Amino acid sequence: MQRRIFGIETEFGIRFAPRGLGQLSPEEAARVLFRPVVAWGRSSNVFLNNGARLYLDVGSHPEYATAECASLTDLVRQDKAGERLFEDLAEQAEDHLALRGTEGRMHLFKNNVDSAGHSFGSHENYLLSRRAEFSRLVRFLVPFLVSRQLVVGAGRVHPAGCPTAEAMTLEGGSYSFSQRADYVWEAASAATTRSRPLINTRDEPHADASQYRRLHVIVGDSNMSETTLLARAGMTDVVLRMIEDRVRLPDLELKNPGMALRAISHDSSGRGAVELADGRSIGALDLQREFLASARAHLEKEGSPRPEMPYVMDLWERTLDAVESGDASGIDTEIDWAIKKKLLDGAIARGRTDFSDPKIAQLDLAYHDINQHRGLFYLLQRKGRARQWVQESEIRTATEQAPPTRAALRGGFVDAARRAGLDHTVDWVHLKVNQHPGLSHTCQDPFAAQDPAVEESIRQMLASAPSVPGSAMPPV
Ligand SMILES: Nc1ncnc2c1ncn2[C@@H]1O[C@H](COP(=O)(O)OP(=O)(O)OP(=O)(O)O)[C@@H](O)[C@H]1O
Ligand SMILES: [Mg+2]
Repeated sequence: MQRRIFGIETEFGIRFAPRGLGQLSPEEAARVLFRPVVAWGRSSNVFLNNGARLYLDVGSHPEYATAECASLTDLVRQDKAGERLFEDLAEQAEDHLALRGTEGRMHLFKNNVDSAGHSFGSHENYLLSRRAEFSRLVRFLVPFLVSRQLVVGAGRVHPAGCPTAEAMTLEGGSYSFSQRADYVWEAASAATTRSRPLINTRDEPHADASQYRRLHVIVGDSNMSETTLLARAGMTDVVLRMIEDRVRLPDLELKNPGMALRAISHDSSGRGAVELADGRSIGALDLQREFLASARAHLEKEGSPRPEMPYVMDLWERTLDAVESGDASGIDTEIDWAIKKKLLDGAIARGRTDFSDPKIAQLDLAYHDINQHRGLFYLLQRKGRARQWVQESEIRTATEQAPPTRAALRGGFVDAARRAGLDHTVDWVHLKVNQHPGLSHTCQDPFAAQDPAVEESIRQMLASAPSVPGSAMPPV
């Protein structure tokens, strides 16, 4: 499929650090964070004017699911917009608590492991053609997903060393490519909690099921770096395209994907061998080189409609070269694990310490703090040590404006219904004004940014709206 819809769901870690007394559990902190959302949308599960979904499930991981994006750059904009919305909400939560006598800082972390060792996700959604045979797709995709962490992992400090039994290093601590790798156990499953798969096979296309399928990849790390996120979705897009186009790919089925994922994450050389189902073994770098070479050949032959692709392919290759040579200087402003490792290596050298030092683990966490004044990723970005792909103004625009897909219809609909004071219920496919069946619509085509019937409903609602402008977002 040449065209594709992309979406990313990010769960955030939350911690309130009071200046004095007034400790809040993560659940309590999350509830304070969502107060303006609930006041605005009368629910902790709302769709916004930019087409995205803000969501607080039971538990303590606020979630932002981007609107459907048809371009990689839109995906970066919309993903970063989610950070900015939560940053604004965190500031409001601090103000709310301070007015009630509890001063402190509301930290939101875009990472994947909390201090108790629980993992939370960053889920990627890719629209697929229903024609692609799903079991074949999974078979070819899994080895790619297992090894792509060399390029797009977010990096993680292990103060007690590598947690896998065979390679336990008790002294000095260690650093792995991925945050999520230690928590994922099998290739594909319909359950996301118990069995911990790389791919969730639940079949919910959020689109015309006779034409499309939605691939739900749940193995990835959240990315702070815009360019790493771009590479993550771009590389996966081209590999999916090859599988959909039935390109002959080498058979690299892994004997045990979960074990391979962990082994690769903890092997900075990229050379340690993992076992294939047919009895051969192969290193992670070689696995990735196979996919890179096939992708290059395919793009040379077929071309790509994506302007980002030359950069994605170049970054993919440079990152594999960096792992191979052990010299990350060519990628350490563009790839999360390398940007963060440079920061940590500097702190380790200055403090004459190592990865077992709790201060280094603290720096790891602070890298993922989404507050632009306090988070270490943003400090590095200001110093030019983390490359930007989009302008801050584009991200701000994306907090209010949907990308040109079905999300634009949803955004316009939600905005108009709110302005008109009409009770409405919305999901990825359905737009409904409660008690007004004539104003309800089903949008099965995720690419369609226009629909005369929806636009007519929006006009009608706006015509009946009082002239006071509604607020697009939970008030910021
Ligand atoms: N047809 C589609 N193809 C690909 N992605 C889609 C499609 N429709 C919606 N999406 C994206 O899928 C994501 C859905 O997020 P959501 O959190 O609602 O996931 P879910 O898996 O349906 O539900 P939950 O997280 O509640 O289990 C969003 O990022 C959205 O943009
Ligand atoms: Mg979700």
